[in-house]
Amino acid sequence: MTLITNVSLRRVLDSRGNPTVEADVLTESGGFGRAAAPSGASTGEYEAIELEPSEAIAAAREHALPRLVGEVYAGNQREVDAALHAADGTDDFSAIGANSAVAISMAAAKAGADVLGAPLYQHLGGTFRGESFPTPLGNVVGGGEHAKEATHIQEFLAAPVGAPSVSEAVFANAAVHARISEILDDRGVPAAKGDEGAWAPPISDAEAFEVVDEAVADTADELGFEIGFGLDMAAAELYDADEGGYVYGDEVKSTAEQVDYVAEMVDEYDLVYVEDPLDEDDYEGFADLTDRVGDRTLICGDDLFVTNVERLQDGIDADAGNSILIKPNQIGTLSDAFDAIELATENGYETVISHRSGETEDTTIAHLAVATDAGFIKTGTVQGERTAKLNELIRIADDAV
Ligand SMILES: C=C(OP(=O)(O)O)C(=O)O
Ligand SMILES: [Mg+2]
Repeated sequence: MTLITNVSLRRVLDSRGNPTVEADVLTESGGFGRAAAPSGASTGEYEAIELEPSEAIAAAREHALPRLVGEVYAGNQREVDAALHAADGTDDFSAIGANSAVAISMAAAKAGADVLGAPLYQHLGGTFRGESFPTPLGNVVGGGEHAKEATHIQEFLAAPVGAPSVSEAVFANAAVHARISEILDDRGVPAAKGDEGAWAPPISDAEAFEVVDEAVADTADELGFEIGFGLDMAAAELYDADEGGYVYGDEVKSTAEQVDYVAEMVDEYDLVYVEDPLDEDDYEGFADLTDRVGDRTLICGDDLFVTNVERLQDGIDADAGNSILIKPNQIGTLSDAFDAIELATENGYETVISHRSGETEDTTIAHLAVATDAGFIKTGTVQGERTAKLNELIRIADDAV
């Protein structure tokens, strides 16, 4: 039986050293699931609300636990997530906190899988899920909100699209990361690391394009399969309406200049992926850029869509972007994330399952990506809280074939 018999909530550390919410879910027959909420730094304006962890825990204990314990089956994810929504009563989880909600939602899924004796990806995706595995997008150079005094563009992402297996793709990204260190060394550039473990060198975006391009080409030559690269521009963080556009240090680009710039970079570097190239309110700019380069690259909405079906539907109606980033904590439950994935897939949008810049050892997103046949997963390259997911992907691939 998967009836939930206990939910414990506690504060644990995330990778930035901040507190976050961890949930344990127990079931009648001894099923157990544990999960923790991640946390963003370049958060979208339209995300579900993360409360201060102690407040989120207190609110969830008061409002959510009575609707879950002895009431709901952990194996019925829709029922668990409906109970969380009912307990919250708002449309953005501002009452119990999206951090409490997502931790409980994911922990319940794991408890449901535990009772079945099935791996989480199989519980979520079913026995007849597809055979494919996601390509990992590996953050190798970054700045923006994730590292001070580094690039304006938040993430330069290795994309081993030609890798014959998940394992080879994961190791390819690590090899690109290592090659970048050598190239920066040769150029005499010192580099610390940003929040996600990417190199955070004090170089211009133009130089970062050169460095990543060289590292990707060298690694592809060495490994013998195609490795491209992509970007998360996190442009909502660059956009300043008072300044009249996108602020790159002393330079400000208008929206039209930003679209031109991104389109030029797509062609110059054969970019396979560009996330958030424009502000989170600019559906029109996304549509314009998608019209120009969407036949040869993915234009992905993160802050634009925030894993929200209504915002995604607006994007579909406007032909804005051709892919969506899926972050369960942006919307609060796994059921809501599944709804966004389903709507995206029905409309030909590629799905990219993603970590946050503040993470824990939790591996749920690796299972979510496999369960839903996502084309990509973005979960860093090196550093423990990132390798937790990448190593889990390798284990899943090992187990599933
Ligand atoms: C992972 C990201 O960063 P954050 O978690 O800070 O939003 C992102 O913007 O895609
Ligand atoms: Mg992003």
